[in-house]
Amino acid sequence: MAYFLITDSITTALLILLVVTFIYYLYRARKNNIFHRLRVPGPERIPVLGEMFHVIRKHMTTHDTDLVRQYGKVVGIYEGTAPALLVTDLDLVRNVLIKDSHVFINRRSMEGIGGPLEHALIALKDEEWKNARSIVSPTFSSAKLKAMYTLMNEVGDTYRDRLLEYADKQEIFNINELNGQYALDSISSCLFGIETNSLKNENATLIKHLKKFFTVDFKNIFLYIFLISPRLARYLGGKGYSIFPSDAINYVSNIVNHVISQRRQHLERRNDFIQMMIDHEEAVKDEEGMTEQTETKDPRQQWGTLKKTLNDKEIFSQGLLFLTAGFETTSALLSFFFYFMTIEPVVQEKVYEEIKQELGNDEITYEKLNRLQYLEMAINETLRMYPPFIRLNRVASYDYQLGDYHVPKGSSINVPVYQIHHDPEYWSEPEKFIPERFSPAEKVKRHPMTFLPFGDGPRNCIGMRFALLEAKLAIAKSLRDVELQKCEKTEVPLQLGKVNTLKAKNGVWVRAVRRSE
Ligand code: HEM
Repeated sequence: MAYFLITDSITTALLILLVVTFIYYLYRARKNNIFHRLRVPGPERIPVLGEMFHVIRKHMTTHDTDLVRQYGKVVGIYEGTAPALLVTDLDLVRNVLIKDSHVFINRRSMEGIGGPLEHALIALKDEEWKNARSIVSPTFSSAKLKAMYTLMNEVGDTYRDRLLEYADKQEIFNINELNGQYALDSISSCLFGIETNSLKNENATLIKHLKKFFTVDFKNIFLYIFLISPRLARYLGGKGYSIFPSDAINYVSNIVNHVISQRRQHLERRNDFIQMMIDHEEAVKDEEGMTEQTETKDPRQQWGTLKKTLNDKEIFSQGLLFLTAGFETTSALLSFFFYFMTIEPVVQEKVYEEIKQELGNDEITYEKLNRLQYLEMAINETLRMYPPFIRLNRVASYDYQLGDYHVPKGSSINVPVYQIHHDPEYWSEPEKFIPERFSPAEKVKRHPMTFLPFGDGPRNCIGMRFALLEAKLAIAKSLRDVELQKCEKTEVPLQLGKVNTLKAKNGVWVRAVRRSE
């Protein structure tokens, strides 16, 4: 009896201690709000979860709009345990992204992610990032995109054929699924050097493994660590832990390593990213050979300490990033675009008329696609309404004066793109789909920071031109042959999923009807 009384008292005491410690921790966390000291307005700090508490409760888009409405154009928030500023003053945004980009060269996202993305642009910092970006950037020049166009065109044909099949079967379908397959096939063929052919229902195992890289798995404990404590995520990343499952890493890296080895031995050639990196490496080696021979004539002609080529691991890392960064974004853009075409049939007709007028029934070439001005306006309006990335992020490498506020080194700055794109101060009737906002005459009237679907400055989206080409090709090929219509399952307005990349929660259901001619 005495024994039970003692253990009971110990348990009760421990419980009380636990509750008191927890309350003390809550109190400390609330008091320990860096923004009180910096005099930045913002909501009370929520311990551990920070603003994730509100993001889970309501959508991040609504949360950002509420924050700006309540606290103004510079707001202090906590992303988990890490303080960050939410900035919507357009001049300050321009300073962060462009004018003072040397201070904000790094991004918080993907820090400490480890695994196969360790060498990818998204995870690299400072000089390492600059170096890798300068090696990879030429892949997205007009000449290189043109070279990839044949590969992209083949995937575009399969996409159109799938739409025609649905039209002939008179079946309603979720176009989001088709767009995912199109983006996956196109990026893996042009940028990753492998053919997934998911539009043709091939390579199920490869696709299953690839999807593990870009599907948010809420059972993944590392995901929460990454969101709540970047410091811990960085530590675990350094210890070899990764957000990605090892079976997927092994399966996909074996395939890509095989492709790289084939190319190095000149057993195969294709106009894709891997080939470009290998051609570039061979050109650098030739050039270095020439430099060595002429070195005695002009000793100032040194290469410096910068790396000029990527090794196999780095090629794999960049290719995998292109896939993860480009898959959901491009497929979301296409799905949102077709959603608007079904609910705005007048706009769809205008897009169709332009395609007919500019392309007729001819082969759709790279040059002809670039002539479709109205289509470009409608794509931009889609990206304004639904920018796939809701926020941009930068980290200050030095102490910085942001307008009236002192920003300590290491602070995170977030730019809420969705909020800016829907701010009635910059866009009249922001909830209406009006492509004409993007006519050249209207565009020059606006502050350049009012439209940021691909970010801006030196760390903007490297795949922007690739993504736009991919989207225009799929749209021109399909809308020339089919009309997309609203069906009984089309959700109006669309419900948005609650993860970081904006997408339609329940898909975009449509009906395809063959155009008669
Ligand atoms: C509609 C499609 C796409 C959208 C809306 C989009 C948007 C973005 C945005 C907003 C960023 C951050 C920019 C910043 O912080 O200023 C970004 C970065 C990036 N995107 Fe895209 N993206 C798209 C497609 C692609 C594609 C197809 C690729 C493949 C090549 C790609 C590769 C990347 C990479 C590698 C980065 C990181 C760049 C760096 O850190 O240097 N994106 N993208």
